Amino acid sequence: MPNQPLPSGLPIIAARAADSHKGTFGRALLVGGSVGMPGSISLSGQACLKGGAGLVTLAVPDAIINTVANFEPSYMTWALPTDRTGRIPLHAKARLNEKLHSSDCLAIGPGLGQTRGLFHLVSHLYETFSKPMVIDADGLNLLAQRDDSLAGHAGPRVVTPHLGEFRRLVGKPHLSMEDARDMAVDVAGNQQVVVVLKGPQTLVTDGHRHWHNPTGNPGLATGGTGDVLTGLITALLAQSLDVYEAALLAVYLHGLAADLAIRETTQSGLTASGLLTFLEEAWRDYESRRDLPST
Ligand SMILES: NC(=O)C1=CN([C@@H]2O[C@H](COP(=O)(O)OP(=O)(O)OC[C@H]3O[C@@H](n4cnc5c(N)ncnc54)[C@H](O)[C@@H]3O)[C@@H](O)[C@H]2O)[C@@H](O)CC1
Ligand SMILES: Nc1ncnc2c1ncn2[C@@H]1O[C@H](COP(=O)(O)OP(=O)(O)O)[C@@H](O)[C@H]1O
Ligand SMILES: [Mg+2]
Repeated sequence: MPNQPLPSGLPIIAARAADSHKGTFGRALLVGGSVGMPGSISLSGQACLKGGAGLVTLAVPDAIINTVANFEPSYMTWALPTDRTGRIPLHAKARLNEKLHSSDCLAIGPGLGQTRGLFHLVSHLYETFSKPMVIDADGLNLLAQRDDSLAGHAGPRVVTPHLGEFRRLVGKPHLSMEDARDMAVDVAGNQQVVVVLKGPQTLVTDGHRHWHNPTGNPGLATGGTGDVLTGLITALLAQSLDVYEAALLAVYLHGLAADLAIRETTQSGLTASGLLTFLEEAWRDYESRRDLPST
């Protein structure tokens, strides 16, 4: 990989200016987690930091906040109430709003769980938050329960379904990956969202453009690697890339980290937390190649 130009079409992030500070790289807010799933939102938060966001805050149910905080000292936490099922209740909206005002972008979904209250909360955020937003995992499963799953959003949106989640979003339980790829382009164009259809050669599309990702390997087929991707996309949104560019570069770096990881470990041995440690190598590879002429 080193000394080969980056693939054409890949967004270029300039080197950091000498006078830059954490505010330069944006404030990201990530909402998720529930009792039994504190790890997923932490993986997203750690990936968001390693993706270069300036300030990262995780809004999680107060029942798991100490666990989440203990995973990583570099992000902040924001306590939301916990309902009887261990999840975020609808009345967390007011507390969340306090934080939304000072956030440049939002991610919601990893480890969230699904309840009626969360359906209304996710729908509300999707329909009212005017800045860039990533919706993943249970956030997608909840949007899938709306009459028109992806309609009526208030700002730039990235949705990151795997095939199972995409089938739910479009209400077609038996859709093949091939047909899902065609449909993802249509859905993205019609609903004016960026769709990241995850799997081997993840598809990124805004309906007009599309990218088949060349990086990644089956070592990624392990719980939590999608949560890492969500954090990485959010980091690039915090750094002001547009939704298509952020999704594309994040998917590329995520797969590249996995490719670099399996040189030192194995596909079977790769874990989501192990993947995090290779994001730095992926950035190093990207930075060493970005000034070469593109193919
Ligand atoms: N450490 C953690 O706390 C983790 C929490 N997770 C959370 O667990 C919740 C459920 O996520 P899941 O993705 O497991 O839920 P899903 O209900 O979407 O996936 C469940 C099943 O769908 C099928 N499936 C998954 N990927 C597929 C694909 N690409 N093509 C076809 N079928 C596929 C598989 O049989 C899988 O077991 C989410 O909130 C998620 O964030 C997961 O991210 C795993 C790690
Ligand atoms: N066989 C594979 N080849 C390449 N990438 C894969 C493969 N299987 C899974 N992935 C990648 O791993 C990630 C899995 O995401 P997801 O299913 O949401 O996991 P989780 O919800 O457990 O975090 C996606 O980025 C997907 O593209
Ligand atoms: Mg997932």
